[in-house]
Amino acid sequence: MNETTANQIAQDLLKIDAVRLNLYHPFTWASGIKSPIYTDNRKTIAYPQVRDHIAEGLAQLIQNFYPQATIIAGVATAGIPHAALAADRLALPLSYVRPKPKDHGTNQQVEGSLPTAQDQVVIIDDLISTGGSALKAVDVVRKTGAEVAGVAAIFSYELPDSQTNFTQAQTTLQTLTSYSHLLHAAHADGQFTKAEFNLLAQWQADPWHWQAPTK
Ligand SMILES: O=P(O)(O)OC[C@H]1O[C@H](OP(=O)(O)OP(=O)(O)O)[C@H](O)[C@@H]1O
Ligand SMILES: O=C(O)c1cc(=O)[nH]c(=O)[nH]1
Repeated sequence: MNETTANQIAQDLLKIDAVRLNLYHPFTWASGIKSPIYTDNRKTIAYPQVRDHIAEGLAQLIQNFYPQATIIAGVATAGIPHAALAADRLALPLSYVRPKPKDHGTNQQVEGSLPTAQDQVVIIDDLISTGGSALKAVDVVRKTGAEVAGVAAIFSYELPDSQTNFTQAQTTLQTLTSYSHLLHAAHADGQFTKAEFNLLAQWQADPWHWQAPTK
C-alpha cells in the first residue's frame, strides 16, 4: 500500500463525512455483521477532488500490481463509478458485475465488456468487509473462462474473514487505504474519543460476536 495515498484517502473520507459511528444502534452490513461504524464510499463521487484521488490511486495500483489487466470490472453498484474512472484513466475496456443475472432482457450478469478466455480482469469494489461481494464477482468472471488478475478496492476493514476468504478464493486484494489508516487519521484529526477507539478495536478483532454497549 502506498502510504501517502493511504493517508490522503483516509483524510478525504473523514473530511466528506463518509464515516459514521453508531455505538449503541449498530449498522447492519451486507454480510449480516452488526457494526458500530459505517463507511459510505458512495459519497466520494459527489466530490470531484476526492474521486480524482481515488481514480488516480486505483489506476496506479492496477499498473503496479495488475499490469496484465485487459478489462476493469466494477462490482454493482458502489464499485461501478470507481471502476469506470480507473478504466478511463487506463484506456481499458469496462464491465460491471451484477449480484445476480438480470431477470429480463438479455439475462446477463456481466455487462459492458464481456470477458473471454484471453482476458485478465481486475475486479473493483468500493469497500471490502468480508470480501463476499467482490469474491462473488470473481466467481462470475471466472465462469466466463477469463482469468481474474486480482481485486482492488478503496478501503478494507482488514477483518480476519476477508483474509480467509481471499486466501480460499486464491486471489489477491489491494486497497488504497485501510481501517488502520482511517483510525490513525481520525486520531490525528481529534475525531473519536478514546472510548470510541477502544470499542472500534474490540469490534474489529471479533465482529461476529461483538455486542453493542447499552447506554
Ligand atoms: O465485503 P462485503 O462483506 O461483501 O461487504 C462490502 C460490500 O457491501 C457494500 O455493498 P452493498 O451490498 O451495500 O451494495 P451496493 O454496492 O449496491 O450499495 C459495499 O459496496 C461492498 O460491495
Ligand atoms: O459491509 C457492508 O455492507 C458495508 C460496510 C460499510 O462500512 N459500508 C458499506 O457501504 N457497506
